[in-house]
Amino acid sequence: MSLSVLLPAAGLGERLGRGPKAFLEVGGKTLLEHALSAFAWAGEVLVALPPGYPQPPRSGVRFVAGGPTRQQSVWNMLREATGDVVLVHDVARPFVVREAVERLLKAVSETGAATLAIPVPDTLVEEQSGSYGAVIPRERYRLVQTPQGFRRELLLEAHREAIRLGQDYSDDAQAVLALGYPVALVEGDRRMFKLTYPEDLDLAEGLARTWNC
Ligand SMILES: Nc1ccn([C@@H]2O[C@H](COP(=O)(O)OP(=O)(O)OP(=O)(O)O)[C@@H](O)[C@H]2O)c(=O)n1
Ligand SMILES: C[C@](O)(CO)[C@H](O)COP(=O)(O)O
Repeated sequence: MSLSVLLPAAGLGERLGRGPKAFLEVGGKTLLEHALSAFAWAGEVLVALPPGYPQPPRSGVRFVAGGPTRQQSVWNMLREATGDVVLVHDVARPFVVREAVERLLKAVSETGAATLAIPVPDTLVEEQSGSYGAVIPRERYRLVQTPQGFRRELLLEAHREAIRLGQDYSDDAQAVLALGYPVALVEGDRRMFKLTYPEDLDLAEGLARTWNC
């Protein structure tokens, strides 16, 4: 089973406010470098970058232009991918636990579609006009992470259908689910969090000091 790893890295990092996160340094390496190191073992790696940004020369890595949305960036890479299976991983998640990726790959080999996800660790409440609203039964909910993995033909069909319907999903699993195809949930890892807000930088710098996965 051949594998392509797709690394969407073309976001502009507006919520964090320090420019494209792919080029942000944590622990002395850019988030892009963290991702390329984490998947250095993979046969084929594609990266979607914001247009006009430097493409660090790296053997075995192909760079494509990102799009205006994450889904479009993934589509731009997916069309170039050749693997039987594709893993899609946010470069905004620099810490990749190999055991979690192996769990995901096993699930993809068995089901054709899977994503990492973690339980909700806090009380989950609906916000109502700035006040504490209904409590959501968190036991039934998960926080979705990446990588997500799919048979390439399935993800191609899902993206084509999303384009046809004019749908823009925040992750690839939703596009596959929209085809009526189930997506397995696989135990992720809280350390694989997505840098999204400024305070996430402190968390990432702290984790980087002891990171050896
Ligand atoms: N047009 C886009 C938007 C996002 N991404 C990538 O998708 C992942 C998750 O997106 P997010 O965390 O939202 O990154 P940004 O879009 O940069 O963040 P923001 O929404 O705060 O601008 C990131 O690795 C980001 O680089 C992408 O490749 N192309
Ligand atoms: C793909 C993702 O990381 C799964 O949780 C998430 O949907 C990305 O959302 P963002 O708003 O593009 O960061």
